Amino acid sequence: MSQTVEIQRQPDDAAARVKAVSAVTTFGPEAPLQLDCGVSLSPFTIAYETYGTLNVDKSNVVLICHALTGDQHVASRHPITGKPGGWWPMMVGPGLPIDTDRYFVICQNVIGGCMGTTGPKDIDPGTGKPYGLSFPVITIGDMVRAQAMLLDRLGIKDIFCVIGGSMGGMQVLQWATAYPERVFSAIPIATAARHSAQNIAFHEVGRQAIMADPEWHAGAYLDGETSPAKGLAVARMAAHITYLSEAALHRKFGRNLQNRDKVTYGFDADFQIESYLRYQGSTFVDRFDANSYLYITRAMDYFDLAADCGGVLANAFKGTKTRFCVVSFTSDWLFPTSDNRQIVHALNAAAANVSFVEIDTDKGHDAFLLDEPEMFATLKGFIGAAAERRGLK
Ligand SMILES: CC(=O)SCCNC(=O)CCNC(=O)[C@H](O)C(C)(C)COP(=O)(O)OP(=O)(O)OC[C@H]1O[C@@H](n2cnc3c(N)ncnc32)[C@H](O)[C@@H]1OP(=O)(O)O
Ligand SMILES: N[C@@H](CCO)C(=O)O
Repeated sequence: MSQTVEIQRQPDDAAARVKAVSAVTTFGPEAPLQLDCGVSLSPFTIAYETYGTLNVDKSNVVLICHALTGDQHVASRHPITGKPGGWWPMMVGPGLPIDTDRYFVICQNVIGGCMGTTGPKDIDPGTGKPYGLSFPVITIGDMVRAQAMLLDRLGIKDIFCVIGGSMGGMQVLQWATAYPERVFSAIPIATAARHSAQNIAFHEVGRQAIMADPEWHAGAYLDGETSPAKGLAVARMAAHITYLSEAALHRKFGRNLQNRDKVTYGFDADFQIESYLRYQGSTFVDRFDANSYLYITRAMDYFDLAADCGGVLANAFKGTKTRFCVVSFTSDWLFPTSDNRQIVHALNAAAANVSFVEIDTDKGHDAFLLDEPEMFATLKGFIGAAAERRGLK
């Protein structure tokens, strides 16, 4: 039996600029999720948050797609870390580029995730135990199909704007090509139409770190209440380096020592950068599930938008009426400008309506999460102009 439960209203949070409504929707046996791997997933649950007010004709929906380790708490206090304001506090709120006085914002935790949407840590109704590695392998297409089912459930046909960075950008591209008639405007940020060999390689390093942890137990760690925290932390440490840039590492840390005057001739965290990475790894394991990390990185690896279109990316966008704004960052070496430009070239070849901006910054890939005034100004302008075209008040 399918049902939707609004589970909480965001408590007063001085740092939150807008009230969030958190909800979970469960899809029963009558509405299975048909996965690309051939499995029908049922039942399954989607956890999501909304901000702002849906207008009468349901034409003001902004769908925000999160990145690899993000979640639905885009502009609200994180329930595990307690960090206020969400992961995109400068983007979402009253008067901000995604203006919650004007738009109805939806952000869903992806399928395979660990923040309320069904994923490998949840109970498999067939066995009564956590899925672990018996959870089916999921794709970006599956994530978007699940999101579309939620929008259908909410009676929302059209999306005014779909936006996201990194893996969120992959979902944006998937939305615009799988459901072109539903997407008025699309903003893929710091992303690619297919995952590069280098990026698959980094993901494989992370996965091997998790699997090498003796506490991983072939993915069944929840049965024994163990946790491959060390492996997951190493995976995050390696990945975190890729989210920054050499210039940013140099600017923030250089070769500075951590709370000491000289090196110790040992393997303690002598350097600030070591201490910083250890901190990033150890805090990450508190908020993320190791098996979810395996599944979601795999989904990114499999992403190749042109593959089903004879290898020609432009074919994926044939006939599109969606307005695109593609954003990249000069110092992003994970999803470099060249990857983003390929999307723009394909859109041009399909005679699509597309704008492109490369933001000059030394902050690397995760610049999209940080204070980048040029990005905010560009997106405020683009989204505002699209809203006028759409006739939104
Ligand atoms: C789109 C999505 O879905 S987002 C998903 C979830 N969010 C993320 O993945 C964000 C992950 N990335 C980060 O947090 C990053 O740090 C970045 C790349 C965004 C950079 O953010 P910045 O604001 O520049 O923060 P910075 O990288 O300096 O890290 C600050 C933290 O490191 C800690 N830190 C800084 N130096 C050191 C050090 N020498 N030793 C130990 N810890 C240190 C700070 O105390 C601070 O801790 P806090 O986060 O608990 O306050
Ligand atoms: N740092 C972000 C973006 C990575 O692509 C995350 O962990 O989701």
